Amino acid sequence: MLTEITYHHDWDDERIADWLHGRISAALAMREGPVAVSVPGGSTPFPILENLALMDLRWERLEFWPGDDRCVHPDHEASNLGRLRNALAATDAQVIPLEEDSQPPHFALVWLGMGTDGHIASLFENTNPLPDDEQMVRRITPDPLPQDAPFDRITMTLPKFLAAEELMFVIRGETKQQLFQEAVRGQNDLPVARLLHNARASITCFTG
Ligand SMILES: O=C1O[C@H](COP(=O)(O)O)[C@@H](O)[C@H](O)[C@H]1O
Repeated sequence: MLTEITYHHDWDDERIADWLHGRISAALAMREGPVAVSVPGGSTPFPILENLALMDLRWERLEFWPGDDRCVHPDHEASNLGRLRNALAATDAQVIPLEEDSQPPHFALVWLGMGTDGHIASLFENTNPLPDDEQMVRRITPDPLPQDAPFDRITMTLPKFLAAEELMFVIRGETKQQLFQEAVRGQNDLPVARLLHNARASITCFTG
């Protein structure tokens, strides 16, 4: 059975950053030591993170990981790592590169986006992501290669995301929202549906 999803509609970047601030503060208060957060790439997350970076947090205890990345130099405009570093440059957070031999930690929060083809992170339909994948990180080649970022990718896999304490999506635009709802209803078997139907953690979805 699908975990309940909490929806928030039409929240702007600042309000989502406030919500994130609350969830990260709660995770920091619940434990000692580092708290890890995984964030998506693409166009959506960085303005939200720039808002978050202005807020008061125990930044030195936070580790941010890109949930996926393009196999390019961090200075390349398509690099999720580079954009994440820029967005959090004013903070003391650690930003950790995702590499093929990375061993990502346990995540308090996994934030995911979704492409118009239903991919999450760099788990595309052609990569046949499985919830019991024995690898936590994979290098993959999307087929077809997205025109806006035609690169090989590094991505965390479904079991790594499914092990998070909390999952969060920001799904903007009518087409993506319809696809997401079809996935929720079990009307497709896209990567996003595979995550949703295997999740045990709470899911919050910002739409608009
Ligand atoms: O390639 C990617 O695309 C998705 C969606 O990005 P968006 O630009 O449509 O918001 C993103 O979630 C993923 O992490 C990224 O690398």
